[in-house]
Amino acid sequence: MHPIIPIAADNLPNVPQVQALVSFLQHEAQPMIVLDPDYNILAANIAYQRQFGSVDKPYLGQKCFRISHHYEVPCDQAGEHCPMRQARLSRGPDRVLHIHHTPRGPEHVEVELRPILDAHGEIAAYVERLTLVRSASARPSGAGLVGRSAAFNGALAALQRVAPSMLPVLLLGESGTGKELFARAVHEASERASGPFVVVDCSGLTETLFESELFGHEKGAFTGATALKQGLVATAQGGTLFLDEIGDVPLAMQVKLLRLIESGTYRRVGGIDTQHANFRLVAATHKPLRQMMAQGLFRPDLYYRISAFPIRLPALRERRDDIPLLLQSFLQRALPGQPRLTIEADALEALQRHDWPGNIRELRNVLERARLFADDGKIRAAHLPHWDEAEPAAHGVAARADGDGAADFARAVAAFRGTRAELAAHLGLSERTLYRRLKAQGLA
Ligand SMILES: Nc1ncnc2c1ncn2[C@@H]1O[C@H](COP(=O)(O)OP(=O)(O)OP(=O)(O)O)[C@@H](O)[C@H]1O
Repeated sequence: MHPIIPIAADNLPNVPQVQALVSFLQHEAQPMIVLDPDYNILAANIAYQRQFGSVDKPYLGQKCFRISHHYEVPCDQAGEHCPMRQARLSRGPDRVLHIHHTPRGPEHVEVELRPILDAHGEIAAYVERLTLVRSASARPSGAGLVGRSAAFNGALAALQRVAPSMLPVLLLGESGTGKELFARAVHEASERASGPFVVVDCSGLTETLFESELFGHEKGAFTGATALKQGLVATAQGGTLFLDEIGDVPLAMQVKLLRLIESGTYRRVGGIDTQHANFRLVAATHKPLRQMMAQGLFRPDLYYRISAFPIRLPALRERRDDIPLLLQSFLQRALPGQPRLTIEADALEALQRHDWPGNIRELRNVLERARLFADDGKIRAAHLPHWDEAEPAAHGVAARADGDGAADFARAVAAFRGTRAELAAHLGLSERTLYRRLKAQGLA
């Protein structure tokens, strides 16, 4: 049993609306606090005390930015979005995803702030509602999405916004950035979470195979169709259908996909009855769909249908601050009986410097490989691949001097943190050649 602590600080403003509000919020199921316009926490309800309050750290009368972020200044002065500032300007609600310090450690929290006006229309106080975000972890975690960098949080905030709706979601990102994991998180944060989550890998399927996989077939529809078969659309009934690599769907099948999405109906191969579909669509691709559209390789009508809510997943090199957290998470996932590994400083430095063209999948694989070499349980730089030799081929940076090669080169230069000599080694170029290429591209 939690003791019922008096809800309000002694200095509650003498505004009737605020007094009434505080007693109203006391038994709300969601954690809520009342703040004065100067960031002071005036009151907290029971749900807040349970989820965020710690016995040894008083929060009433304290500044919200100090309690939630351990900052000495308001969030907007610490490089973050401050919902109070926004709500003050718009005089309306503002919602933002933040990482808060909680008794359990850092956690993703959705913060919604509403201004309370007094009889003269002045802002007397703010009510802040906090919702723990369960789709991702800001601490090392044995499963699911992990991340806390600004780039990751941007994608997570978009996921949180769209998940409860029925809107189709389009996940855009390089291979290995976590598209499937994000798709699953959209499903799990939606009202369909108790329904099925069905993955359709659209790559490498011929047109006929794709159609029968998706829509199913009647008995005798073609040679070998010895029984009626339900398709994946039927399997996804009441849940989420995830079309992975949608950029690989053959043109002729794109029409059928469009019809399915627009009308919510389809026919089994060889069938005449109209079937009714009931799924939420999430699609993903690493391909440039707009460019493919311009080249006539992807139907614009299908593109506009699926791209209502695009979410761009950052490449790992755009969220390097997450590398230690991801490493800790993957190390936690050791099989029972396997020794716990640690990472030495030289290895961590090399891992943070690498460009990760294969993103998080590559990181996992590198770690699995290092595990085999780390006889004493310590991963060192020597246990990592020799990237300086292998990378130019993987990136095609050194090999190609123009076209995409130039873009790759510029990107590699922009993303690299280190000296010129290290950059040359990283790209597999001599320092002289590197300098010539930088100059040729106006980057020197
Ligand atoms: N944010 C994350 N936190 C923890 N693990 C992650 C995260 N993102 C991706 N992973 C892991 O990285 C690997 C690749 O992720 P996933 O298969 O979802 O990527 P993808 O973008 O769908 O790749 P592809 O385009 O090649 O299908 C998986 O093992 C997944 O568990």
